[in-house]
Amino acid sequence: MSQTVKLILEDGTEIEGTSFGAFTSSAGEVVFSTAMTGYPENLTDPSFAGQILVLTYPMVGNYGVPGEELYESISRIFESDKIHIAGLVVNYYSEEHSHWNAAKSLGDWLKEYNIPGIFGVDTRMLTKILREKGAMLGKIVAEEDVPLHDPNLENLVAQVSPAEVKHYGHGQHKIVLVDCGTKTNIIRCFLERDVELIRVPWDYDFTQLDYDGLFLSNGPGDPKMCTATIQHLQTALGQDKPIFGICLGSQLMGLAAGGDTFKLKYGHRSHNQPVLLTGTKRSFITSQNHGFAVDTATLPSEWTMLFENLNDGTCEGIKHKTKPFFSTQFHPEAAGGPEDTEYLFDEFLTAVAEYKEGKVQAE
Ligand SMILES: NC(=O)CC[C@H](N)C(=O)O
Repeated sequence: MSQTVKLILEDGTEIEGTSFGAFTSSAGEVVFSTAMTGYPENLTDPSFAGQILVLTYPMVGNYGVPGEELYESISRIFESDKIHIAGLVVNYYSEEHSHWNAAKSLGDWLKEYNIPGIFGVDTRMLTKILREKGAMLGKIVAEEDVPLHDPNLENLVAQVSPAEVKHYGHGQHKIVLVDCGTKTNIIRCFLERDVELIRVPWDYDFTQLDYDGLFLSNGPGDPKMCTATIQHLQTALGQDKPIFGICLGSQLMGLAAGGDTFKLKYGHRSHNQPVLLTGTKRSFITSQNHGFAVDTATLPSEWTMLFENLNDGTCEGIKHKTKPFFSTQFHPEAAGGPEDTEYLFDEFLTAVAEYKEGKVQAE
């Protein structure tokens, strides 16, 4: 029996649709993604915490949801251990699904985490509203009304970051991964390489650890909420060990360096965002999911933009001009989307090897 629910935006827009997933009310920041695949990865990406996700691709759910597969306690399938979105808005929801590794329907999966979905929505009309007016607060209302709620006023990273230190792998390069809500595929990318990974909580004082390279993960919300991470990172920037940051990690590097970040009008959430490697004519199509960006103009002189977004000229990564510190605003680990920039993990580990070699020669 289908049940009617409403999507209500803070500008007063009301859109009626049909419930799937949990029949419950939920509020958050309404954002859109034009990605055509990858809802199992997107919904479990902690970066989406607090957000009601609108998918412009018309049919969603037709390949179901895979069953979990763990390898050495790490999921081979999902980007974390649960769904993080606050709600899902689609045009056509396919309860009927078919895929060799499908274990359940998207609706049943959402029900497991009490997450509401609404279908029958003209998501392209809705996306035009969000593009023209900007990402805005909204709510899915089932029976009981709920107040609008801005998740960016919370420290969402503290809510998704693990509580304890975890160790993975036995490679020659010891990498500290500051987990601000990391996607699991970042861990997989490191463990496919010659790395011993030390995964620490967002506010852990990693400066006390012995390591060869530092990695700052993706994560939800406003990067300025991560004051503890920024403080520890400022100490690390005073040293010479290589640092690599992705998405939120890039924003944290910009803030720790003394720059500023700002909120984009509606963000970049898709698998086809073009970026230019600055100083070259080389461009890449990238996977992106961010609502904030580093304001390149505020970076100190020893830093520069490494990648530029070819759609709107915003910062897609930064680097230090003399020290081995660099970042990407986009996602080289993909999951989902194009994997063309995964080579940046190798560039980071090359910098780590060179740093260690230099240290040996200096001794
Ligand atoms: N995927 C991410 O790390 C997102 C970073 C940050 N929360 C933003 O929206 O810009």
